[in-house]
Amino acid sequence: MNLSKSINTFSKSLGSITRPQRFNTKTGLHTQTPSSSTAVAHALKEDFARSNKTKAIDPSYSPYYNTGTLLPSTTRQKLNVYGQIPAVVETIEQQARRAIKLIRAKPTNLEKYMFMAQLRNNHTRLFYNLVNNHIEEFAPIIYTPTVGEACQKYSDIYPFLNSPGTPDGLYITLDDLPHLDNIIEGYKQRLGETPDITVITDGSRILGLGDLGMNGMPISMGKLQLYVAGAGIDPRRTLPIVLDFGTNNEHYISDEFYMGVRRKRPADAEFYDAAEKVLKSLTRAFPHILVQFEDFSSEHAFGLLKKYQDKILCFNDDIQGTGAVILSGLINAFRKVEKESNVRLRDHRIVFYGAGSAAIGVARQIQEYLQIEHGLTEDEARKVFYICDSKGLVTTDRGDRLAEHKVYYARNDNAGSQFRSLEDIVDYVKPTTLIGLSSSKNAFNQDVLARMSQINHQPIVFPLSNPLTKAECTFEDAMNATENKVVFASGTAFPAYTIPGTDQTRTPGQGNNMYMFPGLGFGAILARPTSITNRIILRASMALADSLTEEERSRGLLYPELSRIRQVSATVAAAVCDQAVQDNIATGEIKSIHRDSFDEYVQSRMWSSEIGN
Ligand SMILES: NC(=O)C1=CN([C@@H]2O[C@H](COP(=O)(O)OP(=O)(O)OC[C@H]3O[C@@H](n4cnc5c(N)ncnc54)[C@H](OP(=O)(O)O)[C@@H]3O)[C@@H](O)[C@H]2O)C=CC1
Ligand SMILES: CC(=O)C(=O)O
Ligand SMILES: [Mg+2]
Repeated sequence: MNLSKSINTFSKSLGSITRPQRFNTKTGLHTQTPSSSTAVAHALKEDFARSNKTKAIDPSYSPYYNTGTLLPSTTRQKLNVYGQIPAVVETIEQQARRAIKLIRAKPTNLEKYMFMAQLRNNHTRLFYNLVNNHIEEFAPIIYTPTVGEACQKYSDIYPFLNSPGTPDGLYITLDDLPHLDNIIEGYKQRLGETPDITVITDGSRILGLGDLGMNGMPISMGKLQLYVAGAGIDPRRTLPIVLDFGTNNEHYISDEFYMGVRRKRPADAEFYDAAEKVLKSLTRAFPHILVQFEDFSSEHAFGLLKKYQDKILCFNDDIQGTGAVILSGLINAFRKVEKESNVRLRDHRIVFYGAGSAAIGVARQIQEYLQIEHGLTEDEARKVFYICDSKGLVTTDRGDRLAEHKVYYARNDNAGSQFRSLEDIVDYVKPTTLIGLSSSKNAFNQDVLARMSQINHQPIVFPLSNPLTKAECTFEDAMNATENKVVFASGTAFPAYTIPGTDQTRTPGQGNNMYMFPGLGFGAILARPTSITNRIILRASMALADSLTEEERSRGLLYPELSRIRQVSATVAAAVCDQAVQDNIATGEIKSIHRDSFDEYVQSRMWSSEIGN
């Protein structure tokens, strides 16, 4: 089929269209007036005109354009697919109802994940229609916890997920380094789009599951799917990348089905040199691309951020995204306990169980908030934190050589005493707040939780490790051990809990960076600041905290309802734009928009799964 000829003929035959659109503040979705056959045909014309620009996509094979039984008869003829699809013409609502019925009948979450992955590759618009309209049901499938299992088994399930029509993203090995420009150019040609954003992992610390090597790819894919669902980034402009540089996971190296490179991970010098080559090629091909570093082992997470944060448009999700999202939940938790239990902000003592990229990122973010927004001195703010790693409380005189990122928070006021167990640390510190970022299941046992409850009228407990199998405690355990007084958020969502013998139900918070990175990233794409500064991230965090409605606040929620994610991401993105403009570092289109219209502008730039976008 002569693609550009057929597109041109088709475009000409349909003339121009207008497409009434409305932003639904409840679901955060753009909705359209019901699609008649003509409206669908007209909207498809827009899509084809768009694909004409790229010349790379045959619409009859594209999962964006060939929407199967949605196609009106005239379009089927124009696409040369008439007679190859059942005669019925359906609406997307019908297709969605059928898909939901099939998905709900799947016996395991992994099977649901596989179904969704296939759907995304075959009918991308239906996939995002489902995810957006049922985000509470599907986020745990395409993201944590199920994505963790999908990563662990990625090499086993890979052949049954992907379709030749849709590239997954890029798998880059060390051997590919001399040919990177060609590889990236090949992808660009194939995709026919310029990516706005890439999520890059090397699979070395996937959630709390450790080194999964190339099998970490679904994390990059899942994060980008949430960028689309959560913030309306065009899925065709997203680029998942896994740096398949090797793995130290012996299980995979000896697994006959493992699809990654079977070698040990390179030493630091080779790693940084390879990462540099990848980033150079990427930014040469796509000068404005936003880079999100994801799930690198902590040394490399800090190393890459330090090296690139002022050089390219980038951020590290585990350090900065997590820092911002957890600060936001804590701002709401601190407000709650101040109001209900008279605990002043400067009187908080925070124990971190875990001292990796996430814990240090969160501590830094809270510290910045205390200093900038509440006038604490650096020393006063730093003293709020007690950091624990696998050897106990991190102190200056513990006798071991501390990793660079732990040194700043090492305590020197322990008078020579060392504290190994969490029980001892809680007794010593008497914390108001306990944060788990250690990937240690059940580390917050009944004893620890009960002590928190004795010390505090309202203990703040955030077991944030992912996936569920790594959470430091469950919501139910925390409620039971604290006489239901706990102020709680977890990394992976726990179900609501009904207090026995009552009709009172409490909904736990989900302190997961999924509330932050979509809005932060989208704002950065629109504002294109010269770098993503600490001020931008702090502003994004406070915008998320303030996005709670009065009704959500009255129910004791720390984070907004997930069903409002698009609305919330728009608020966060607008705050990012505003800060970048205020600080005079915005270089993107936002500069030409009036400040009062940032919110509206952000919403108008969101992609929706409706045909024509
Ligand atoms: N909710 C969210 O949005 C996010 C959650 N996370 C989750 O946080 C967890 C940690 O991530 P990250 O910081 O990047 O990982 P790292 O591997 O960088 O850090 C893990 C830390 O936990 C410590 N640790 C391990 N075992 C124990 C133990 N038994 N007792 C005390 N400390 C222990 C390690 O100690 P040592 O230094 O001695 O090895 C290390 O400091 C993961 O489960 C991840 O999924 C991460 C990002 C976002
Ligand atoms: C949520 C996330 O980024 C993590 O667990 O690593
Ligand atoms: Mg992560």
